[in-house]
Amino acid sequence: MKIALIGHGAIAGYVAANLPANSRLVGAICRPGREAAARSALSAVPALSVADLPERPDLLVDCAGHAGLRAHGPSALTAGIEVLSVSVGALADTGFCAELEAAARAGGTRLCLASGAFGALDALSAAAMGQGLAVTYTGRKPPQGWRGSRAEEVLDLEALAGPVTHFSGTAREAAQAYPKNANVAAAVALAGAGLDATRAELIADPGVTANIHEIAAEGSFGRFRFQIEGLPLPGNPRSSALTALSLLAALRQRHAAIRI
Ligand SMILES: NC(=O)C1=CN([C@@H]2O[C@H](COP(=O)(O)OP(=O)(O)OC[C@H]3O[C@@H](n4cnc5c(N)ncnc54)[C@H](O)[C@@H]3O)[C@@H](O)[C@H]2O)C=CC1
Ligand SMILES: O=C([O-])CC(=O)C(=O)O
Repeated sequence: MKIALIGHGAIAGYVAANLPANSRLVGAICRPGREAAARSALSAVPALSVADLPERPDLLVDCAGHAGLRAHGPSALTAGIEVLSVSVGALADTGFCAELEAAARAGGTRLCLASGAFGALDALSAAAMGQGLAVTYTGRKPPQGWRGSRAEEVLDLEALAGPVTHFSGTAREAAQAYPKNANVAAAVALAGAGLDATRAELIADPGVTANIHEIAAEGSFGRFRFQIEGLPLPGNPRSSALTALSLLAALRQRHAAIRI
């Protein structure tokens, strides 16, 4: 399987270093001027677009975040190249979501969304087939996990004495306001009750060292709670290691004769 990546950061680095044996990296799409950085981070041929890749990939894996999916997702899909993405929150923009869907249909392929830093999405999808599903998502990270996010505009991350909720609203609002931190909120919402009906709370907590994601779901199926304490990737305290592992799991599943 020929794989190309978008991005050369913490998630891309982990994926590139741990590709399954049946896969080969054909290139990595980066921003203009970042070619040398991409080459040295991934030992991959850098490219500025899907068309610029040295070989046509079977799968384009977006590890770059919302901007990367925006820039390269539609062209890959239109060209019939399947895309696997961690940038789930980008679909909170209804216009962009429609563009991706139209591109996938035009190319006869699909966009797959990684389960990312969270899980239990299968149970949420099943629960959504019943009635009255209500879901609340809470994302809790140590202060350094919120650096570079809108949290910095409302609180002094260095001076927190205890946990502070810096966002409360819908999953759609969270995904759009926190593109680097609330992809899990979007994934939970897309799998379950929807982007506008899923409640999201984001908390900076100096008392934790892990990225803690939790949902409480209730409906005609019954109820469940699910929590993950995810350790961050060494290269980026914002991103949980499970995100990179979820991409590797999706690669393995892609050719499995029996899928779970
Ligand atoms: N679905 C999920 O559960 C999760 C999703 N994420 C998403 O993954 C993104 C990447 O995470 P990390 O690897 O930790 O971040 P990072 O900051 O280490 O790496 C991001 C990489 O993407 C590149 N990039 C940015 N814009 C680009 C563009 N337009 N074209 C090509 N490359 C571009 C950067 O140069 C950098 O190499 C996050 O910003 C977040 O949106 C992160 C964690 C969990
Ligand atoms: O990696 C994490 O823990 C979650 C995250 O950043 C996101 O949801 O975008």
